Amino acid sequence: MEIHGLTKTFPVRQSLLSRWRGQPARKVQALTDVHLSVQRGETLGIVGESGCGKSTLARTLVRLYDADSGEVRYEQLDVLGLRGAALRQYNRRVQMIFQDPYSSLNPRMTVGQVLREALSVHKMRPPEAQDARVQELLALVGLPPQAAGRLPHEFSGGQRQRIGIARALALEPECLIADELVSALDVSVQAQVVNLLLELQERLGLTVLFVAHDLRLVRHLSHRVAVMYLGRVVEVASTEAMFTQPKHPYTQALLAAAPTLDPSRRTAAPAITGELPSPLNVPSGCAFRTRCPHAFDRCVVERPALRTVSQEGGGGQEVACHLYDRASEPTAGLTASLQPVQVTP
Ligand SMILES: Nc1ncnc2c1ncn2[C@@H]1O[C@H](COP(=O)(O)OP(=O)(O)OP(=O)(O)O)[C@@H](O)[C@H]1O
Repeated sequence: MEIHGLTKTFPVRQSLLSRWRGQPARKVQALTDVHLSVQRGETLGIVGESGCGKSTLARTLVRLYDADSGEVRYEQLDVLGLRGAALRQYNRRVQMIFQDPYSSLNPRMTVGQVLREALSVHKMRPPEAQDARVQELLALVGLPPQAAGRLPHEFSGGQRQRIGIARALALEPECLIADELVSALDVSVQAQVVNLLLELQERLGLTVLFVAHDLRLVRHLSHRVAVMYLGRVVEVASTEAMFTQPKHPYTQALLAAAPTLDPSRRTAAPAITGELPSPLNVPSGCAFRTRCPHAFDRCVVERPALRTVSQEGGGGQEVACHLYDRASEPTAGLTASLQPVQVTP
């Protein structure tokens, strides 16, 4: 999947007074000029603080939201232009799994009925072959055969998440987009569901976009990681590079803020300070400049583009930061603070 210049805004409801005053409608800038590529069979983790646009990106990729502009290519398909049967076919190939599958499971349908319905609607199996496929799917996600006859409320959170995964797999997708898949579960159950996803990804050759704010899970599961800040991708790298040699000051701060019990793994980078700016009022230039310990004058006026700064690991390491642009000429007095901070994983 190739994503180019993806931008998405949400209109903010105006008060009667501001409409009467003729004030222009305001917009939440949820995604700004996002560039990203996902290779077939890889797991790409997407991380960032709450409100940075991770869910909006996931939902826009499966066309739950319409993008304002940009391009998404999946194989040969122009995803944003798909309509009707072509869109339904794409949604079968690229499936989203949500944090709370319970809300999307009909409480009066047994798990077997839920899975058979998925198989029927998309004509994945003839009726006589559906029971066998239901059993295959249950086995695939580690649920017992008897689960087919039970109702969703009879299962724990982790088991429901397995049902949600089974329902997605019923349609034989090529790509799964998992939005905060396990954040509502207990830590011990989180590990089980994440390990299941890892196993399925390897066994079925799935491409996975794993949206999460838990860096440990992302590190465990992903081949590459994209870091988002206020609707922009600020760094993309192999998991190894991201966690051992993070380049963007925001990534460094994000990793520094992640809790660790091991003193040898604590980082030298300053933890992130200050409030996340409102997406209604994104800072000019680099969106991170208001919290960045290295910001200089160019950061105020020019939005840094994502560029490759190192070829190591998979698709190389890309960073959107003027510190890594040779053409930048930072103010002399600040030069001393421009050495990227080394972070010990
Ligand atoms: N349907 C919507 N209508 C209006 N604004 C929205 C809508 N969905 C998201 N937003 C806004 O877009 C921005 C990005 O939100 P999004 O949910 O994508 O972030 P996120 O990184 O997934 O956050 P979280 O981890 O809390 O889910 C936020 O400012 C949010 O308030």
